[in-house]
Amino acid sequence: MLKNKKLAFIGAGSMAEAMISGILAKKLIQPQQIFVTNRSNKEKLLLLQKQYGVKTFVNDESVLSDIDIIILATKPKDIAETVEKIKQYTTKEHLIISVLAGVSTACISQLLGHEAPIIRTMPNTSAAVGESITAIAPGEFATSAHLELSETLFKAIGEVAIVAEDKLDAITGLSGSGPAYIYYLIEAMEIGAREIGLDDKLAKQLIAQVLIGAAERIKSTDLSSQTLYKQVMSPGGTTEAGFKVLESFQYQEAMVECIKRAAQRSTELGKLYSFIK
Ligand SMILES: NC(=O)C1=CN([C@@H]2O[C@H](COP(=O)(O)OP(=O)(O)OC[C@H]3O[C@@H](n4cnc5c(N)ncnc54)[C@H](O)[C@@H]3O)[C@@H](O)[C@H]2O)C=CC1
Ligand SMILES: O=C(O)[C@@H]1CCC=N1
Repeated sequence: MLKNKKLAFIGAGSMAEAMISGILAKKLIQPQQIFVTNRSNKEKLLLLQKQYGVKTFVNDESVLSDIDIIILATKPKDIAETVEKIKQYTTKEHLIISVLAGVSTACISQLLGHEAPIIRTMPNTSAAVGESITAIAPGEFATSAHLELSETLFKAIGEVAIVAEDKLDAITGLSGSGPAYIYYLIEAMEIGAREIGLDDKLAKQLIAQVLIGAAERIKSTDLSSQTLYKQVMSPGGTTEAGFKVLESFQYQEAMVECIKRAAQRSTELGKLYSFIK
């Protein structure tokens, strides 16, 4: 499906790189089918060129006329400037995929000024190891064929869930930002491990396997997460003693509020950078 397609990434940040490395690792397409541009960090383009063999372009958006799929991967605040620069080189024949938090397909359509199909998505940086979960939602002008093409692309970097666009802010707060919550937890576990006398290398191995095991477990059982943590907890044992400390710091409440605030921020970003009043 993607064999003869050309892809262009507008914005070469962490998300674009995670996607490029994931897509190429799966050998879904060849490096020379991928074009990348960036506004401020030209060294990053050289790095991507060297590391992945992709093609790069700077201040020459005319390259896009020959591209099939354009992936918008700039920050939400840059959406208007980005679309302004590319719109004259795009037509209804292009498939536009956005990974931007908050920004709606209606907003991008309005900025483009034509009826190109747009798919709004929310992947995460685990794309770099083929383990993203990407939610994808079709905009007004996208057909089932566009959705299928996007699904194929994102399946190369992990799992895909097709959703209605109005779910994307919530998904952004949960699984778009989610890896960061887990890395923060990992950092805390590393600090704790150090303080109880474990060396960093061993601690990393132990923590990684705890996370992999727990993730595999929740995927393969119908038991609730509460049942699973209670299975670990012996009365009067170590886990219970540790949990009491977590509860005293309102660990669970903090995470619930974190997810709600992140989702709300996605909605706020959409409003801040939308030109549809
Ligand atoms: N980082 C993450 O974990 C995730 C990010 N996203 C979304 O992906 C998008 C990019 O995020 P990051 O990669 O973290 O940001 P980033 O800041 O690392 O990369 C964005 C890049 O876009 C470039 N840029 C800005 N305007 C441009 C223009 N007009 N033309 C070409 N390049 C331009 C900037 O120079 C920058 O290098 C954001 O909209 C974010 O909401 C989505 C899912 C996860
Ligand atoms: O922090 C952000 O705004 C982006 C969206 C999801 C993950 N990173």
